[in-house]
Amino acid sequence: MAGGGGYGGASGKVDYVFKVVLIGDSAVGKSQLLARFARDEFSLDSKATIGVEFQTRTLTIEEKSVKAQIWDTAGQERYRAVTSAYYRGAVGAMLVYDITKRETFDHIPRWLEELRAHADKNIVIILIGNKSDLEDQRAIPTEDAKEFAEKEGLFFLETSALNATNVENSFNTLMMEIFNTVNKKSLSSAESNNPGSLAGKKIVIPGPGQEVPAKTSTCCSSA
Ligand SMILES: Nc1nc2c(ncn2[C@@H]2O[C@H](COP(=O)(O)OP(=O)(O)OP(=O)(O)O)[C@@H](O)[C@H]2O)c(=O)[nH]1
Repeated sequence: MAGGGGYGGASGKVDYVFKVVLIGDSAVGKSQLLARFARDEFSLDSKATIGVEFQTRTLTIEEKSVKAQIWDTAGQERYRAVTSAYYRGAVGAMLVYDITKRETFDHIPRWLEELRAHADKNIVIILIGNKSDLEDQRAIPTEDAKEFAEKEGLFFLETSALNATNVENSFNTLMMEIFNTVNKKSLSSAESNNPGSLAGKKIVIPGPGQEVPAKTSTCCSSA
C-alpha cells in the first residue's frame, strides 16, 4: 500500500522517483494542494506562483520507497516556465480546476491538449475538482466532471486543500497507478534503480468514505 513517509521526507534508499506536474488555471489551488500533500499545510492568502517550484514526499508502495517529486508552475501564462522543460520526464499529472469557477473547468480540454502534446504518451492523469469545501458556491456538478473524465480516460476526484478532503487519496491514486504502469514497463521516463517486475502484487482499494476514481482501475490506496 501507499503510506506516508513523513512530511519531512524519508531518509535512506529510494527505489523510484516519480515526477508529477500540476497544471490548471491560476488560483484553482495547485500550490495549496501541494502544500497540503508535502507539508500538511494550507494558506488562505497564497500568492500566485511565479516560475516553477517543486516539493517531494516519500511514500512506501509495495515495500518500495517511492519519492513523489511534485512540480508546480503558474496557471498564468506570463508567469509560466518553459512548457517542454516542465513536462520533460513527467510520469504523472494533476489537472486541476476549481468547482466554483466554471471557466476553470471549461479550460480543462486546453490543458489536456497541452499535456498530450508535450508529455509522455503513457503519462497517468488525474482530474481534480478542488475547493469541495465551498459546496454552496459549486458551479460544476460532480457528474459533469465524472463524465468528462470517463470520456477522456482520466481518474477523477474532488478535493479540498483547505480541509484536506481527498488530498492524500488523489496523490496516492496517482502514485499507485504510476507505480503499476512503470512496472508494466509502458512508462519509460520514470527513474528507477530497481525496475524488477512486481506483477501479481496486491493492490489496496480505497478506504471507507473515499470516492472511487472515474477510470476503472486496480488502483488505489490511502496513507
Ligand atoms: N476554500 C478553499 N480555498 C482554496 C483551496 N485551495 C486553494 N484555495 C485558495 O485559493 C487561492 C489560490 O490558491 P493557489 O494554491 O495559490 O492557486 P494556484 O492554482 O497555485 O494559482 P497560480 O499559482 O496562480 O497558478 C488561495 O487563496 C488559496 O488559499 C480549497 O481547497 N478551498
